[in-house]
Amino acid sequence: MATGDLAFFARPASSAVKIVAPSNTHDTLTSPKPSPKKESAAQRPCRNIVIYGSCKFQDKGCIYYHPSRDNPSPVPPNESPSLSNALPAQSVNAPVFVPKIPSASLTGTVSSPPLEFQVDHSQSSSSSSSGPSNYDDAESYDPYAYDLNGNDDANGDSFTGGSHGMQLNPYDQSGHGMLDYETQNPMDVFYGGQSSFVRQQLNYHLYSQPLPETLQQRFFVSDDIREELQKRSETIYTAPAPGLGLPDDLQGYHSLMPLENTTGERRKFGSWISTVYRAVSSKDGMPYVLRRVENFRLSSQAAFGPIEKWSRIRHPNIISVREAFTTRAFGGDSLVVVYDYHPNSKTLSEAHVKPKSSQFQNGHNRLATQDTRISERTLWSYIIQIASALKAVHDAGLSMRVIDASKVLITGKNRIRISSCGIVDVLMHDARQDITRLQQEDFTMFGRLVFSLCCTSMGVMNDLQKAIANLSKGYSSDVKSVALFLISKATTFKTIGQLFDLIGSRLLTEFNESQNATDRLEGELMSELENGRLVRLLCKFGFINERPEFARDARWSETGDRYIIKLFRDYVFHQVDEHGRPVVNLSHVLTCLNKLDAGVDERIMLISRDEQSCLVVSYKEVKACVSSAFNELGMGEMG
Ligand SMILES: Nc1ncnc2c1ncn2[C@@H]1O[C@H](COP(=O)(O)OP(=O)(O)OP(=O)(O)O)[C@@H](O)[C@H]1O
Repeated sequence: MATGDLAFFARPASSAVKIVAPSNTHDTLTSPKPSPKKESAAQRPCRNIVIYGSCKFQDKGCIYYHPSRDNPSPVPPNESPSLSNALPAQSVNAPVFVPKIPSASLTGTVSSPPLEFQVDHSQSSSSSSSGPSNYDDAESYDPYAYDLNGNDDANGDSFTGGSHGMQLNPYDQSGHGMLDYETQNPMDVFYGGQSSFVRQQLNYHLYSQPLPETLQQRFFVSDDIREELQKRSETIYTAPAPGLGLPDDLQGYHSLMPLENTTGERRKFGSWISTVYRAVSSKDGMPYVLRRVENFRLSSQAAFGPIEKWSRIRHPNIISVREAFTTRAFGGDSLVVVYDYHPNSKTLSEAHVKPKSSQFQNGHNRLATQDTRISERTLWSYIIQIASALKAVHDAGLSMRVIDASKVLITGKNRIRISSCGIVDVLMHDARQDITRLQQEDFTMFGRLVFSLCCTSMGVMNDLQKAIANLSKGYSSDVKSVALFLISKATTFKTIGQLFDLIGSRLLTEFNESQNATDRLEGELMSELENGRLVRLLCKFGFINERPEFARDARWSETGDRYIIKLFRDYVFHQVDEHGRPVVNLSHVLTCLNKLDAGVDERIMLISRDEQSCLVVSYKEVKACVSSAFNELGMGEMG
């Protein structure tokens, strides 16, 4: 055993264990009392306690280790080190358990808590997040209580690293207290390429306090958002049904799947028959929407001119146009225009205008019709979004040409996008119409759409007086003014600016709502950010734990630093309660992993599987063990 390397001392199995704080006068650690009954796992006391890492206190009755570079021999007087009771057999001989703790943490002062505790399995095996409760009392970690001047803080947080006023990084594995990007480990991809950047101590890495269980869902994105995103992802990867007879490859797009019914009555796009497919691009692997117009023969290549203009428009309320081509892959001549794909979107017509399917209510055979009426707030949001899209298009010298409930898609919560842009420009290229007149028609189509949405009927414009009466019943006079402005046959040309004058203060409400939505989403994103870190930690555990062999050593994963990792894994995942039932407590797992990731000084007691040995170890030390073992694997891979 190399002197100075070893961090463990254990009393012989028979000796009573006592751990006392220096200033404390009463011994509180009980010797294991002979019990006539067979003790349960949770009651049986450990025979050996090994303190791993640094402690300031010294007492004859203690088993301790005080690593110091000045005094490399950790052997206390009259104490014979023995690992045999604490560690697996192989580790006795091997120079193992070398704590690869950053030198900063070795030399920095650690204010140890009064080490006064009873070896009490019922406490350590409870679902409490941080080992023996006495520790909790004495050393409750306060992430905000650190000293910016680098002095030792009240919590004994050695991150501040002594008196240099230099902030140490909890992620530092290099020993000099700063992030060492040269020796970064291969999982820490986020730290790459910033070698000149010195990060200050990041106490906010300790984002997880021991939380009440009710808060545990804050670690995850909220249920409704997760459900929606998962559904979208599932939709993207649904495979097309076999036997549709669609082309295998269509000018670099494959896996075609129709997004609408292709049998029975064919859907029309104006006077053309069109079908919408989802397909995957061979270039970037992303899904796109292909709108195919059947029996269309291109008269001249110039008809694709507008498509180029459309493909330059990027607007949050317009479905982006990517490209257009003609093909004979479906049999006859077809025009195909490619758009961005927004999974699980619905047309306004599907969401608000078409009659909803009737439902049975409360198990009775009573039919109930769903109320499809749009709230005024939602209606204003739709009006503003369409107006905004219209402005971008008119400003680009184009006209929308189709503003219809069946061509405006709801792609997210209250979020609409206009689809099928540019296609009419290609289809009607030969007609050569005046753009100003076409832009005026956009206003009229927009007005009709507002009436259809207010009255939840497509044919509402057949009787304008009735439509106006219906609209007035359900909506404010401001909505009526906007709708009438849009459909009016003005003697002078209408402009999009006039429309925005009418919309006025509603814009501010929409703007505020949109910022609130961004804030909410950022909040959700924050919780996932934490999970990413935990996944990286779990991956490291996966690489290390139970590895059958490494460097021709079949016991690699069970010995040395890895033994601590194994016991830590047991501490996190395999605890049982006083009745021997598994503790399945996500809060405990998340808290432990977050503390490990932050590398806090808080100590926990790890108990060997035979329950004969305890190891007192800090999260910081476990973190060093994980990094060292993982780096070893990384080196092995390179070698
Ligand atoms: N860019 C897109 N991303 C995702 N889905 C889309 C996209 N464009 C269209 N869809 C979906 O394809 C389906 C068919 O679209 P289409 O525009 O033909 O609507 P429709 O209701 O069938 O209209 P029509 O009555 O004019 O045929 C709709 O359910 C629509 O949600």
